[in-house]
This record gives sequence, C-alpha cells and structure tokens, in this order.
Amino acid sequence: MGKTIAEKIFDSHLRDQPSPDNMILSLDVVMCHEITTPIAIMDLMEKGMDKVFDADRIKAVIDHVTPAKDTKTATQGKIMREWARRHKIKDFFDVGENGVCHALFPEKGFVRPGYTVIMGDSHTCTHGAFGAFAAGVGTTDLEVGIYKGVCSFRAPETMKINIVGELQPSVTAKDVILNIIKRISVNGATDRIIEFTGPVVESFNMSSRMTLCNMAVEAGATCGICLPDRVTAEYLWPFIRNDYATIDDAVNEYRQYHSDPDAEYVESLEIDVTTLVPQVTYGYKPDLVKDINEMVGTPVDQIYIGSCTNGRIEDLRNAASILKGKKLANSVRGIVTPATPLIYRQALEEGLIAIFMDAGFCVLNPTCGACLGMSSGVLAEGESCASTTNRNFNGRMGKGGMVHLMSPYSAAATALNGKITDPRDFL
Ligand SMILES: CC(C)[C@H](C(=O)O)[C@@H](O)C(=O)O
Ligand code: SF4
Repeated sequence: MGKTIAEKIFDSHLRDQPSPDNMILSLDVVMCHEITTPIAIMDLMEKGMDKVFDADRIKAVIDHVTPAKDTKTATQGKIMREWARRHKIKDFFDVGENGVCHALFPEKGFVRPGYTVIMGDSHTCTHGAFGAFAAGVGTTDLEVGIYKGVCSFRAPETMKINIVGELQPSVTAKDVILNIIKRISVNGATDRIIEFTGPVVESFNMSSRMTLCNMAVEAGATCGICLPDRVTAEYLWPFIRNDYATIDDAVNEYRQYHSDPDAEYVESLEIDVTTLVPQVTYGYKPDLVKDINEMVGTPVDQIYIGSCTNGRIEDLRNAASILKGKKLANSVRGIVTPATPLIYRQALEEGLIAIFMDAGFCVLNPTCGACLGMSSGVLAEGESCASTTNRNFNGRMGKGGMVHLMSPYSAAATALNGKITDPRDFL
C-alpha cells in the first residue's frame, strides 16, 4: 500500500512505537518563543533537568511581545535570553533581530522537506508548507522535545484537499483557506493532517503556501502540508546549495517525500477556486466566513496588516498596491507590522513603507503584538478590526473587540473606506 507524505516522514523518524497509536518520533527542529518556553525552562530547571538535546536544533525567538511591554513580558524575555546563552543556542533572535517565529524561521532556512518540527505554538503548522511535519504542542511535549529531541504523536491520518481552477485577481491564498475552513468547519480536520495538493498549490510561492498551511489549525488540523517541489527548492537554495550540485538534484530528492498515488486518505476533497471571491469572517469562529460582497459596508475601527499569516513581503506589496497614493479613512487607524526585520528592510527599499506612512498607517517593528491582543494595537470594547491575522475568537485582539479576518488586499481596501470593501473595486 502506498504512503502519504506524513506517513513517510513518520516512518523515517520513528524511534519507538509503544502502541499502534503512539509513535515516538525524533525531532529535527524544536522552535521556541517567549510565551510558552519559559514555563518549560523553569520546570526543567526545577526538576534538575536543565539541558537541551542539541543546541543546533533549537531555534528560539522573542516575538510575541517585543520589545517587552511590562515586567511580566520582560521576565519572559530574560528567562529565554539566559537559557539561550547558558546552552549556547546560536539561533536565538532577540530585540533588533527578532520577527514573528513562523515568518522568521522559514526565512532563515531552518525548515526542510521531510523534517519533523515542534513548537509550543498552535500555528507551527505553517512550516508544513515546506513538506515538513510541523505541529504545535503543549508544555510537557515541549519539555520532552527540548530535553530529549523526541515527541509522541498519534499515527497520522491525512485529509487531502486538492485545489484546482484559476484564482481571480486580488483573490489570494488567504481567501482560499478561509473558504476551505468555511466548508469543512473549525472541526473539519481535527486530529488530521491536511495535505494541500493540486495546480493552485503548485502555482503558489512559499509565502502563499505558508498562508495556506498557517490556518490549517483553524480547521482543527495538527499540520498542513504541501508537497516539496521546485518552488520549495528555489526558496531554500541559499541554504542548501552546498548539499546539491543543482536545484534539479534537490527537487529530485524531495520527490521521495511525495505521497504515493495509491496512498490512503481519511477524506479527499476537491475545491475549484475559479469563482472564488474575497472572503471575510463575520463572527467569533474562523469558519464564520462570507463572500466579501455580503459584508461590504460594515464599519471597522482599526486595520491590522501583519502576523504569521499575512505579514510577509508579498502581503505588504499586495496591500500597498491598493493604498498607493491614497489615504485611509478618517474614521480608522491603520497598523502595519512587517513580520521580520528582513521583510521590513525589503519594504523600506521597495518604497512600501513610504506608501503605508503616506496613507496614514503606523508602522510597527516585527512582533505578534495585537494579533493576540497583547500589545501594540489592542482594541477597546465594542471596536472592530479588519485584520490579516488568523484568529477571530471573542476578544482575540482585546476584550469586547471583534476581528474580521481577510486578505491584505481586502484589509487595504477596507482601510480606504473605513468599512469593509471589496478589493476588486480597486483593480
Ligand atoms: C502564545 C501562543 C501560545 C499562541 C498559540 O499557540 O497560537 C499564539 O501564538 C496565538 O496565536 O494565539
Ligand atoms: S502572529 Fe499571531 S497567530 Fe502568529 S504566532 Fe504570533 S500571535 Fe500567534
């Protein structure tokens, strides 16, 4: 019987299998940020187990609230910083070099096809865009991962979503994934891996693939995964050029991870995106999604462009293409957060930062901040935000606040009118 990509990755990393549904895998990368890792560090210290399995395989960043906003977040940063120094973790990113983990780590080339990756963060699924198995875990698993470099998973069950058709201008990966979550619901992929396949995914660059995989968890999935191909190899080329004579060699090797034609899936769906229009959420769950035309005119108070979902250069370019030479409405405030320092620099060099500033946006340093309502753009009660992020839970960006998830194109169009606006009006 054939195997899926996830089954192949599990097979190649299997250390032990105490029961059919308890597969202990070796880990290639353990990622850490300052919200969940300090708890694990403190616990390991208390148990006299302050050790890391392999300092080179640990990647750490202070990203959620940075620079620190108060004593609590400053302490979290301090614990991470001291731990990274103590264990000589060289890939540790502190103020000035730090960016949103799921944008920064791919940019550094830390994730490769066939890898196993964990992090104490639910959007770790983003890294599946590289053909890796990447899952968010709780504190106990994180501790074991840091200490021993292994993690226990259930046997993988994969749901295949084949995306076909042709996207219309200003309809993006964000609209595709919002529409998928709408169709399958927030529980549609619970405890499953979503394998995204088909010509639309193949045509996506890594940034769009990351957007797609990023929100797999919003449908309950453990991981989203794309098959690694030439696009993946080209993105990774600066990091793998010493390992392969040519890009073709890398592409050929990556083929070993592709799911076999006779692999078994728990469910297979096909989605034709040809008639898909921009999508927007309207409630407190990411599956409460409407076509944008049904939401047009809904007033908002804030626009937020950033996060691990849509804070990459492509996203800033898309938003800037609509904002260029225009001003945001008087009734709204706009915030843009390039997800990493490199993206920030690129945006500066390309003149995008000037476009945002001329439009009246506040440009922030790379951080999660307002995405999870912790800093830098928290909403007041009763306020709403047009946001390129991934979660619209009640109070997500501030108690009593409402979040409308949408693409950077839609957020930019909405900024100009102060109410939800179809970006196709600006084509
Ligand atoms: C703080 C962290 C644990 C959390 C997560 O796991 O996703 C955050 O990144 C989020 O998006 O809500
Ligand atoms: S940007 Fe938002 S969703 Fe992504 S890791 Fe940070 S808080 Fe979580």
